Amino acid sequence: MTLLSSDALEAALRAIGAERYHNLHPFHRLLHDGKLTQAQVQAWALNRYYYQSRIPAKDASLMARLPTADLRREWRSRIVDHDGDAPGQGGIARWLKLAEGVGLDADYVESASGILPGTRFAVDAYVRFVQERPLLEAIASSLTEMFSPTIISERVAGMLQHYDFVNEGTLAYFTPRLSQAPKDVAFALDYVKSHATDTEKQEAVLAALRFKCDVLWSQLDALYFAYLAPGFVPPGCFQPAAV
Ligand SMILES: O=C(O)c1cc(C(=O)O)c2c(n1)C(=O)C(=O)c1cc(C(=O)O)[nH]c1-2
Repeated sequence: MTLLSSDALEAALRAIGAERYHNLHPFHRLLHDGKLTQAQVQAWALNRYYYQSRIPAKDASLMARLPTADLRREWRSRIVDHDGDAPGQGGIARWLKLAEGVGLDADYVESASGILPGTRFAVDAYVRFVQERPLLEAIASSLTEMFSPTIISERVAGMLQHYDFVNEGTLAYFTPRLSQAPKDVAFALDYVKSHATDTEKQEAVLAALRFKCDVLWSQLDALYFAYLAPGFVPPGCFQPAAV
C-alpha cells in the first residue's frame, strides 16, 4: 500500500463501512422492515444489551491509556453518555427501558444469562482488542460510529412504523446517539487521520475498522442462526416462551 493523504485515508475508512457495516446484514433488514416477531425483537434487544453494557468498560480501558488530560476529558464523555451521572440516567438505563418496552424483564436482561455465546464472544473480543492493541488501532475501532446515524434513523422510523409494541418512548435510547456519535467520531477521526502517518499505521487502522465491522456483523449472524434459520437456540439461552 502506498501512503494515503489524510483525505484518501478517510475515504478508505468510509469505503469499509459502505462494504461491511451491519446495516447491510439481513437481520437488520428484517428488523427495520417490520418482518420480525416480537420474540425475535426481544432476542435482539436482549443480546444488544450486552454490547451496550460493555462499551463503558471498553472506553474506560482506552481512556486509561490516553496520555494527556485533554485527551482523557474528550474520551470521558463517552462513559458519561452510557453510564449517566446518576442511577437511571444514560444509555445503559435507556437500553433497559427499550428491553422492558418490548416485553422483557429488566433483571433478566441485566444478568446477561440468556445471551448467545456468539454475542458474548464478539463483544468480549472487542473489549480485548481495545485493551491489547496499540492506542491508534483502539481509537480507530470506534469509527464504525461514522455510519451509525444513518442506520439509527432508518431503524427508528422503520420500527415505529411496523411494530405496534414499539413507541417513541421505547426507542428513546437512539435520540441522543444522533448527536453523540457525530461528536465522538469527529474527535476519533481527526486523531486517526493525524496519527496514522505511515503505511503500516494506515493499514493497521483500516484493519481495526474491518475487525470492528466483523464484531457487529457476527452478533447479527448469531441472532439469525438462533432465532430465524435454522433456529438452533444454544442451551441455556433466551427461549422466547420462557420469559
Ligand atoms: O445502533 C447501532 O447500529 C450502533 C452501532 C454502533 C457501532 O457502529 O459500533 C454503536 C452504537 N449503535 C451505539 O449505540 C453506541 O453507543 C456505540 C458505541 C460504539 C463504540 O464502538 O464505542 N459503537 C456504538
